[in-house]
Amino acid sequence: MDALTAVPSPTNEPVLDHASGSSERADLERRVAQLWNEKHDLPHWIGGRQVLGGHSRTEVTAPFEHRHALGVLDGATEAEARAAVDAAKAAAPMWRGLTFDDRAAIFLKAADLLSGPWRSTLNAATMLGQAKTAIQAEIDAACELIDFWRFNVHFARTILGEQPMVNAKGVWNRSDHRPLDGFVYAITPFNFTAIAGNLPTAPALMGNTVVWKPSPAQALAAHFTMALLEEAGLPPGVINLVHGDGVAVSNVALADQDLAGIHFTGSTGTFRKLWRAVGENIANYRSYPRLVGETGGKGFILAHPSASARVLRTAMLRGAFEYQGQKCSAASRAYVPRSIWSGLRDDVVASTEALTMGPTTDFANFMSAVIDSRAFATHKAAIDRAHATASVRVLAGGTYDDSVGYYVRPTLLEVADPGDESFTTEYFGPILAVHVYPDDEYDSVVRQLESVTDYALTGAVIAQDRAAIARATETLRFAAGNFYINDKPTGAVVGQQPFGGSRASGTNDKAGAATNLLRWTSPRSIKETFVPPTHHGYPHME
Ligand SMILES: NC(=O)c1ccc[n+]([C@@H]2O[C@H](COP(=O)([O-])OP(=O)(O)OC[C@H]3O[C@@H](n4cnc5c(N)ncnc54)[C@H](O)[C@@H]3O)[C@@H](O)[C@H]2O)c1
Ligand SMILES: N[C@@H](CCC=O)C(=O)O
Repeated sequence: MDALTAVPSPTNEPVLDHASGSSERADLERRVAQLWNEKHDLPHWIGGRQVLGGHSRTEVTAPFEHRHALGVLDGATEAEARAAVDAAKAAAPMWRGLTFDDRAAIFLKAADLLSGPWRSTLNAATMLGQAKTAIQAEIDAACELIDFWRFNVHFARTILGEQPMVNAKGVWNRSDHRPLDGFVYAITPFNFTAIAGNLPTAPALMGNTVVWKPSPAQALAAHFTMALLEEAGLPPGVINLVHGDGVAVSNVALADQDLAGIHFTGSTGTFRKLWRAVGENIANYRSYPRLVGETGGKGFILAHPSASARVLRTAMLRGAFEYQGQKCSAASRAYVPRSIWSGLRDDVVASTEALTMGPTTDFANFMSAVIDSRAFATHKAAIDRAHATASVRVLAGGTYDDSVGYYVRPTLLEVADPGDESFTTEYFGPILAVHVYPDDEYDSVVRQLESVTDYALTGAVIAQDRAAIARATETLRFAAGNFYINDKPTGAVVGQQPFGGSRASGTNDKAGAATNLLRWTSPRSIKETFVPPTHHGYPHME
């Protein structure tokens, strides 16, 4: 158990703008050029050793130039998965035996390393491996991950300080915030280096050891995240990274009796598969595994006739097309009153067509390629369907080209039927469906959009009329875990807008908040009686 020291008060890491001529721009350009010309081996990290199994070597390529290899990863077999699980179990007594301060210091140091000497490396790896522009990499790989590490320490200390309010006379009650009784399996998505870094480290901060399976498409930045954590002093075996598609790792990890939790972010389909596998094996675990999963979304923008057209336009363009629409929070459906759309449509169409798209090595681009051939095929099919559907008009974009990179032009659809698949299906790409409604039907539009899709992650209302804002806020209470008023539905900041949704969008444990960290503890209540009774009878018996 830990002494109660104070931890540094967290503040959000300032976003560097990488303007031309700035020193951070020079650093980043240099690091981008270096990583572009290197080809890294991306080994597993098991028990502190970098392991190259050599079973199925897969090239990690730049999405905007898919013939250019940035690294080679080694897909884990069940042998590596077994070794990772065993290493996590072996390291557990040492790790939970450290004081909280010792664990916290490692992640605070990691945050400072990332804020300083490691910033350009993680940003550059994210720009090249995941095709993020400089600003999108900076808010993710640098700022959000630094914030996760600093704010988690603050929230964890608060949790550990939580003790029973009442001690009866002669009694001392204590809460021992134990880690879980087993290992945690962290499975992370391609789209955020910060999420990939947070999912294994949040349970580790609370004293758990972890098997981490990153997305193959995020493997380059994941590799440097492990190297950074090692430099920060993370002991061997606390986080064991295994690469690959995850099937072999799940075969081992989900079948192990000591699986104590899954920390997942990714698609709804994958999370449901994992949950099902845990359910089928439930009688074989020593404890009930904690299942935390943040999953898919179908973010909305709802405009009221009182909305500012300029605010709406910016929310649509940034919300839908930044990072190629590959944020779970992205705006992928918009509801716009006819009176506003008639004056705004040409501007939105022209602005969409003007968005610059190309390699992230060219800092002038607003967006780049989608992540891989599977994503490209999904968007191609959605665009082809839109072209072929009478009730859908393709207003902007609607083209794609994968000859060099997986490029999909930002696409704006005007859709007559608000129940169309473009309002219900997560494409996870740069496709925004717009439904134009008669101004006097605002309230029925709000009711329809509330439950048209299974997802409930993000949403925004754009309006000046306070009563309209209030009605949307109330009616859409369960339609979004992150709800924005007069802003885009993306860009949640740790410590400011804890992030997560419900329904098919996840367990809503809110990454980077105390609610998430609580899932990685299993409190023990200790009652100590100073002068215990020595007679078993009661006064009424005498
Ligand atoms: N709600 C949120 O906070 C949030 C944040 C980011 C992304 N997302 C969602 O993530 C999705 C995009 O990410 P993605 O394409 O990487 O998702 P995905 O579900 O395809 O993959 C997520 C991770 O699961 C792994 N995986 C797949 N099958 C597995 C198995 N059987 N065993 C172990 N691991 C397995 C993948 O390799 C990857 O590491 C979108 O649906 C997006 O909305 C949600
Ligand atoms: N937290 C990010 C979304 C993460 C999902 O991809 C945002 O708010 O835009």
